[in-house]
Amino acid sequence: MWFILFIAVFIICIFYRPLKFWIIDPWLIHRDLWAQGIPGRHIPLIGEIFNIRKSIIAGDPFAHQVNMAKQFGDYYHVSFGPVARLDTFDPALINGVLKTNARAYHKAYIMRLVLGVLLGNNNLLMAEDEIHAQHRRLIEPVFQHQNLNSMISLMVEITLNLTGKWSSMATVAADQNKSLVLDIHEEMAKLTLDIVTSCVFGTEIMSDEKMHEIVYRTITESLELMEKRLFNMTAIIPIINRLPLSSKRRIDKCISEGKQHIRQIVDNRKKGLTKSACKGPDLLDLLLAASGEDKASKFTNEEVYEEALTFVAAGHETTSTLMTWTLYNLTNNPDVYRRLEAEVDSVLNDDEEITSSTLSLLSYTEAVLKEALRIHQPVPAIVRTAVKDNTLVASDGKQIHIKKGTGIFLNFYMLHHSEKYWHEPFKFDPSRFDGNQSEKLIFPFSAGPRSCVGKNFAMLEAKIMLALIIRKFRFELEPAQKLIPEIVVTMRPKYGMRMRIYTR
Ligand code: HEM
Repeated sequence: MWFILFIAVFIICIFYRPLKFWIIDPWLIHRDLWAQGIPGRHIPLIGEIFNIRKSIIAGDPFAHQVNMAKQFGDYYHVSFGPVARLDTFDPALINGVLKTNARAYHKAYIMRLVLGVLLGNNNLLMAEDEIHAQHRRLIEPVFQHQNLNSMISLMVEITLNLTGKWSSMATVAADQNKSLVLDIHEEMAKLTLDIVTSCVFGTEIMSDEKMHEIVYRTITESLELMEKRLFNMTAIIPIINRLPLSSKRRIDKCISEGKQHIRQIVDNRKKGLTKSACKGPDLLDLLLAASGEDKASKFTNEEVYEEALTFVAAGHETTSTLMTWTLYNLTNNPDVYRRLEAEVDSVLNDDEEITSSTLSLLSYTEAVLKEALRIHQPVPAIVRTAVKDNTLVASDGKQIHIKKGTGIFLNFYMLHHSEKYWHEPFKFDPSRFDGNQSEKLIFPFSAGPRSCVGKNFAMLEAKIMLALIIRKFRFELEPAQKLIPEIVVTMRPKYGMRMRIYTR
């Protein structure tokens, strides 16, 4: 009798946690939402994974969500694998999660699995609750306009290096009766990585080729490998994600090598061996100024290092996808393109230094970027998990009680393309942003206490890059290429984007 009881308890102990994770918890969440009259469906264990995969294979990653919205409306419950969640593009619910009830939500566990490996868990992007609030208080002033304005000349210089290189390549191509064709996404990725690393780490990173190569490899290669592991599920399945598979070993090697070099950059700066390449302090100087021994109000050395790496990782791919899709939309909208060229030509002057006042005159350029952020937002959705029971109120007045453990998928893409909120949502029309468009309907940088801290940096950098590039070159999309959006944290063209580039 005792033996049987022991075996029964043993079996329950072994199977309880997986059973709870895969079956019981999702079922309880679905049941709860159903009972409140929320539409949706529950496919146990696999959830919508095969349906989402079908849309991805068909080259339209949003097709499944469009179908679900047609069937169920602006909010509904589904599962992603075993995880039960509420999917929504209702602006009131999005604002509820990001602003009103922000304290009741954490980032989804999956984000920790992907980005936490590279960045650690005590930086602004990954930390939660008090640690996050403390870091945010220290970092927000770093991105003030006054600090960013002293980075303008460096951003201009790096962009002009690239346009100079393209000019030479275009001349060589013209000599051979060819035109210059480049993968614009790859070019923008290199440019934004150069800008953000120089604004964070200063001159040292650009002048030391070995260091440059290693830091770049750490960020690009480890993120690529982690994305692959996410896609083939090896990063998600417990135990498997700890096995020393070759992808895991490569990531670990890449990260430890990169960390060593970045620590050295930080140490050299602290000893005064290197300096900012900007007119004023760079982001590393500003982080170090906010660091010291007083734990409550200052950063430790390790935190400075983690935050610096976070700025580079969070700031490069997002801004490069914005640039790529902006150029794509311009090539498809000749009227907008001509108006942008006219503005840039009238404002920029080769003999005058570009300052914040020059940039403030580029209002149509800014509207073009904002419209690109609406129609092809680099981060099309984010996922949160409720860490407390809480109540959200939808736009139709419905109160939804969210139980602790429920996932919430905030689908910005669907909101930005909803006919309910936007006139002709698929039309690229920057004039939408000529006036004061309500911020409540647009979330390219998220919102609330966890909104993008680098937003002003990104907009400044993008404005400079776009204006300087448009002033020198004209772009045409290469015909007959596969242009398929792929979403892995950011939304980028899966096979790159080839463009023909002509000197103006
Ligand atoms: C077009 C460019 C960019 C876009 C679209 C973008 C978008 C976003 C979004 C949607 C979030 C919220 C993520 C979440 O809550 O899960 C975020 C957070 C963040 N971004 Fe950006 N970002 C951009 C550029 C940058 C740049 C240039 C930097 C730094 C130099 C940066 C640093 C950060 C950081 C540190 C956070 C975490 C903030 C927090 O949790 O308090 N981003 N960004």
